[in-house]
Amino acid sequence: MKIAVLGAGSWGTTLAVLLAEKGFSVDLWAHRKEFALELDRFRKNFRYLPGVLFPDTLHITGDISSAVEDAGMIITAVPSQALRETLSLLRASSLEETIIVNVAKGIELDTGRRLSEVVLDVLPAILPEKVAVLYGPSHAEEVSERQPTTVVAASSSLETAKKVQDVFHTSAFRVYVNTDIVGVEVAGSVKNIIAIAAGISDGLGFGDNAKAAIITRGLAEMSRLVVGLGGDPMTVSGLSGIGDLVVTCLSRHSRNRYVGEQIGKGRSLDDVVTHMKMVAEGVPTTKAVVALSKKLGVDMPITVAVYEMLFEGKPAEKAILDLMTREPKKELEE
Ligand SMILES: NC(=O)C1=CN([C@@H]2O[C@H](COP(=O)(O)OP(=O)(O)OC[C@H]3O[C@@H](n4cnc5c(N)ncnc54)[C@H](O)[C@@H]3O)[C@@H](O)[C@H]2O)C=CC1
Ligand SMILES: O=C(CO)COP(=O)(O)O
Repeated sequence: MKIAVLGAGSWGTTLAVLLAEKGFSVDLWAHRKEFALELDRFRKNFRYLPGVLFPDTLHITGDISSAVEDAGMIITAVPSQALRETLSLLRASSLEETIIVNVAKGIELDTGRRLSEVVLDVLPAILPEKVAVLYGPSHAEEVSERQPTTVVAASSSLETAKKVQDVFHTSAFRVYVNTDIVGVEVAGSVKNIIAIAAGISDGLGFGDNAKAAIITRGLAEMSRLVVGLGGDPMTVSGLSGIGDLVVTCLSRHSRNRYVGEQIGKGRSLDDVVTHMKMVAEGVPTTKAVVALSKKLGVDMPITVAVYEMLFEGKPAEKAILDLMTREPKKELEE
């Protein structure tokens, strides 16, 4: 089977190499033509994944139509806010039999939609059962070194989720399946916001107690949003929930934790983001989730605090004090 990977950042490149090394014929599409030429010339992604050589079965292209032509599976690995624009370059009618697997994490800012909903919006000829996501604790830097990693393939169709599992599974990249695509997507998106909060705590010089509090109470607000959007609360105890939350809040590789750390040290969001070459999805997702939670009446105090620090200039010390001095609560909700 031919597979198209759309997006040649660190994650798209890592997955394209993994699949090509498994023997699939893979087309990796980069949205800038000059970048596609550079990748093909050096057979390496110097910008996003310098240590990894491309196998011969990996083809690089700057032409999205040729990338998806005859592909049995399309992996979308562009930043969440560029997904709609990227998919709109495709002709929906030729993709009815294709499985689309989104690996970007986030919620669309303008619509509040999950990314699998964006896929169905832009490509109405595709059935919901043909859409999947692949989420979980998986930093590209470690996956590309074949370090043990576990992820979850989620689709409303178990058959589709199992196909994605078959395609990606290796002895170092273990793929589980889940049919709760709502829960997996919401959990995998909210974890980036909580990771910014964890980074802020690091930047302020707080220790392990504060980090554990952010992870645990972050999980509580993640669960409330999952339930509010119709997902299964059990999903948050899985790889896309607690799994990805732990890795992103603790990892030195995490871009979201890094953004938070810099904010905690007193830098402005603009300054941090303009000096980063990689995407931090928690930033737009914070805006999208605050709007969603207000609409649904879901209480998400850490997320709101991150919003106030990122977009309203609230000093981090004041935000933490406000969180700590909220009215006392029961730990578990009815
Ligand atoms: N890097 C990682 O370890 C992981 C990343 N992800 C997710 O994968 C998605 C992609 O992330 P990375 O590969 O890390 O990004 P990256 O920051 O390494 O690279 C971003 C890529 O998106 C491209 N891009 C930027 N604007 C674009 C546009 N308007 N249209 C098309 N492409 C555009 C850039 O050229 C670049 O190739 C994100 O949603 C991220 O959360 C998920 C799991 C692991
Ligand atoms: O989703 C990820 C790991 O599972 C990547 O997280 P960062 O974008 O914060 O690096």
